[in-house]
Amino acid sequence: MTLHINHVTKRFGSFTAVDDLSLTINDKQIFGFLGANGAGKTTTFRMILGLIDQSEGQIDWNNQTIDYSITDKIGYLPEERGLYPKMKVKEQMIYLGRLRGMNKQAIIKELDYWLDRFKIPDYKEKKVEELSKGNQQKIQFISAVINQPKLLILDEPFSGLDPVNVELLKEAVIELKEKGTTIVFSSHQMSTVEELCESLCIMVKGKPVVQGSLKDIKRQFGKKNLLIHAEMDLEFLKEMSGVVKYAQTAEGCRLQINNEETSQQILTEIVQREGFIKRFDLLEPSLNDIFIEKVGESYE
Ligand SMILES: Nc1ncnc2c1ncn2[C@@H]1O[C@H](COP(=O)(O)OP(=O)(O)OP(=O)(O)O)[C@@H](O)[C@H]1O
Repeated sequence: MTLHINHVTKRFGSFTAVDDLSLTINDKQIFGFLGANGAGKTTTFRMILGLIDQSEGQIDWNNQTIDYSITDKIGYLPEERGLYPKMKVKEQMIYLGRLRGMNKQAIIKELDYWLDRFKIPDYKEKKVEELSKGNQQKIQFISAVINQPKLLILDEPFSGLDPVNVELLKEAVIELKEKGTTIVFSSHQMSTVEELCESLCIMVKGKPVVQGSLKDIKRQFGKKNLLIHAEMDLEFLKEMSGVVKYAQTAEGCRLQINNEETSQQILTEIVQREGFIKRFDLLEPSLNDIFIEKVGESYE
């Protein structure tokens, strides 16, 4: 059940929100959709779901266009959350589940399971407006997965959640993937994307500027990070060739370097200066580094 996005463009009048986007999202994986504000993520989700039409190109899932005939296999957490504040959680879920062709018994079974998982079993009979923002978000998430979707689209699912709830939601997403759901989600939290996604795409002004597996993206980026804690003044590293960025942090001196050879040169230099090294870690670039460089370029 692969999701194919093939040369898709979306124009609103003369403005191009998504510009010739092509992506293949494989079965049973978690795919991260990243980009600055206004990059075109939500617009792409709406096109995938058939909520708006693309101006050009084609989108299909399992070789068919997504339309009302397969809503029972799709889950969607929209960016603009939309629960009925006056309705009780249980009534709301029955209503939304019925719209997806589920029977009442199956809805309640799923609801009980998820309320337990999210540690809010007592909220079934509460009105949505009585819940905190984070708990409302959990209910909204449950409404997206109540029908055990095969394809789940989550628009910024972690925004506004505290760290404990972020963990609960992450575990839920991993569990759904393990049970066979393909998950596409957008987020501005790079560390979460890094933890969850096998593959991702970074959008800039409607165009994908980076895409592929996280491993390949990091390898292709080339630059590495170096964390050094040494009993000596390391300021001289700022001027060394191959050092792209230099910062003093609580952990030590954090550098971005061009390649691994630079780390050898730095090590030799410190030893020659008779510095006492407590820590010398060569690290993969973080997704945050990659995002800042790729998206930052577009602001220049
Ligand atoms: N219905 C619309 N009419 C006109 N312009 C629109 C419409 N929907 C979106 N846009 C524009 O398209 C661009 C992409 O918007 P979109 O919501 O897809 O971005 P996004 O990547 O989801 O951003 P964010 O991270 O802020 O949620 C924006 O410039 C937005 O103003």
